[in-house]
Amino acid sequence: MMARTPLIAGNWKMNLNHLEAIALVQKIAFALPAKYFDKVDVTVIPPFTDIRSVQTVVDGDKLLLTYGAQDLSAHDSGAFTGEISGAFLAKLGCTYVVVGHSERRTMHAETDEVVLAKTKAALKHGLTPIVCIGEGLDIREAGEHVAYNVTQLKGSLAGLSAEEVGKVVIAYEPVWAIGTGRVASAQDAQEVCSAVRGALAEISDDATADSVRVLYGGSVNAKNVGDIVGQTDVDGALVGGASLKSDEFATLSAIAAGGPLP
Ligand SMILES: O=C(CO)COP(=O)(O)O
Repeated sequence: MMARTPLIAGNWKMNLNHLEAIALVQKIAFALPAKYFDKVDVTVIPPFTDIRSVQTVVDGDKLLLTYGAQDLSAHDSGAFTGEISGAFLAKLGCTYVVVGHSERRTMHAETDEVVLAKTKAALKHGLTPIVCIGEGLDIREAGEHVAYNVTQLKGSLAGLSAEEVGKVVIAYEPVWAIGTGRVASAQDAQEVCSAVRGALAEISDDATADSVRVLYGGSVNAKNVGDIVGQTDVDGALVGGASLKSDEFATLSAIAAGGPLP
């Protein structure tokens, strides 16, 4: 099996203005010295309006953490009021862009087709899409979560070449575990992440599937991250609430790196 560097991504959602963003990035960087970055990739995903400020701190202080955006347009430019092009994000030095987060699938009616178009736009502009999938509680209780996630994955990546599949990150985020404090068990995360890897092999090939990072997200914190990233097919976490606290985010990144604690 290929050694996959774990990725800890902090999705700030609609929290923190650009001044607060600068302060948080500086605190995370202070708590997480360079030695950790051989063993874990750490990224922050602030609101669009913070990205230029985050870029300035990361570049100015030569920080090893990266940053990204929470969404992008499927289009490159034009009459799309309120949308943000992947070209703009690339120009700002973004590494990642979250695509198809359940909050966008639910509140903005993003279908797998829309998520696929955004994934393609991200790849076109040299950004790494973090493609989110995840089932609601009704699907989980009906025992249909594995099939549901595989279908969502295949729909969100339909028609991509193996080379393109090799450039994405997948985040499995069960909707019932987001912001609820109700974390999926490490075994629950492994069950779906392993099915995701199997589905990736079907749509590309074994070597590609083996190289893609599959993250878990949903109420991840410093206490539960060790168990979760200890699973064979879980390669990191997409962290919401706990990513807004510098000490906790640094600690959980250090745990994903295999220690020591900062
Ligand atoms: O949605 C999430 C990250 O994208 C998870 O959020 P929480 O960690 O706050 O549950």
